[in-house]
Parts: sequence; structure tokens; C-alpha cells
Amino acid sequence: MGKFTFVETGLPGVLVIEPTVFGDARGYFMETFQKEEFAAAGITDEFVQDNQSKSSRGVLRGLHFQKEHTQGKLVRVTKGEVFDVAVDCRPNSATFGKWVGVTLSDENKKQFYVPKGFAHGFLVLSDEAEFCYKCTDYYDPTAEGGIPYNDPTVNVEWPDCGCEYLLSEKDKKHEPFAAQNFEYFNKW
Ligand SMILES: Cc1cn([C@H]2C[C@H](O)[C@@H](COP(=O)(O)OP(=O)(O)O[C@H]3O[C@H](C)C(=O)[C@H](O)[C@H]3O)O2)c(=O)[nH]c1=O
Repeated sequence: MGKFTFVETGLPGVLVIEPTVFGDARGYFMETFQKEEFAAAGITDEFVQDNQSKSSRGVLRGLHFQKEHTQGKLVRVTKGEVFDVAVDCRPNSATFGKWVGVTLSDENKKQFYVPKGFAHGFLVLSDEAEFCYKCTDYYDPTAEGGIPYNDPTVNVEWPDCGCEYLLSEKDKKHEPFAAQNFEYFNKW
């Protein structure tokens, strides 16, 4: 009996995953990853690294990718709420430059799968948010890349978070999407 519902999005390969939650008088239990079920849904790459970050309201981390060791990511929120975004950066894709977003929260317990070849980022909508994710390749700081969160070509429609955005210095300096050559994603 499957414990997950896999929901397609406007971008092929990008999935929203809804776990079965078993509630009782003590609280709840849910499985958050299951190799066989995820493989049957097309998520077959092995996860090799887990990450966790905490951010306050208005923090916007992204939109990031790795040019080498490009990472597929299975993301979820264990506290608070974020608007999570994936951008297709694969030049040979029919949805190149297109984005999809989903609200992830500890309430809705939804997960989001961002495949290799996509940029990823999120905006925190709650006072604080804890963000946990699995990656299909290792961190490689020499391969870091990104696009501006407000890139005019991609045009992500970020929701109101009730305050100014807080970005890292790195995230203030990404080259525009249209100025970049994403040939390293041709093979995904
Ligand atoms: C990503 C990463 C970072 N770090 C170190 C490097 C820095 O000293 C510190 C903060 O790194 P950074 O500012 O790149 O963290 P984020 O802005 O949250 O970056 C992440 O943001 C978006 C949402 C992503 O999808 C990526 O996983 C990643 O790019 O953690 C590591 O040691 N390992 C790692 O895998």
C-alpha cells in the first residue's frame, strides 16, 4: 500500500509529494522517504547528502544550482512555511526557463522534488522556517551557480511575505538568466 501521493506539476520531472500522515492521540507519524515508492515515481537517483537550514521571515535563498555535480533535491519544511521554486535550466528542455512554485509547510507536510538541471530557491513566509533536504550529489563550492530571484526572463511570481527580502551577498550578484550559457545541463 503506497504511503505517498506523487503530484505532477507544469514541469515534467518536478513533483509534489504528499505523505500519508498517521495521526493518533500522541501526535502523528509519517514516512518521509521510501526508496522503492520514489523509484516507481521516477525518482531513482541515489541521495548522498542531507542538508538543513533555518531562516527568518523574508529570507530568500536562491536561485541556486551546481554546474558540476548538479543536484536533484528532495525538499521539505519541518517548521514554518516557505514558497519553494524550481526553474528549468536545461537548454534542450521544452520548458527551458520555466518555473514552478509550491508552498511547503510543517502543516501541509508536502515535499517537492527538484531534478538535476534545475535552479532551486525558497522564500520564507513564516516568522522562521526550518528546511530539510536530500541531495543526489555532493556539495561542490567550486561549481556553484545561480540566477537572480527576480530575473526578468524567468519572472518568478514570489508571494508577499510581509517584509523586505533578505538575501546573501552572493545572491545579490547572480548573472541574468539570459546572459548565461547552461550547456553543462545539456545532458540532463
Ligand atoms: C549548500 C551548502 C553550504 N555549505 C556551507 C557553505 C557556507 O559556509 C554555508 C552557507 O552556504 P550558502 O550560503 O550557499 O547556503 P544557502 O544559501 O542555503 O544555499 C543553498 O540554498 C538553496 C536553497 C539550495 O538549493 C542549495 O542547497 C544551496 O545553494 O554553508 C555546506 O557546507 N554544504 C552545502 O551543501
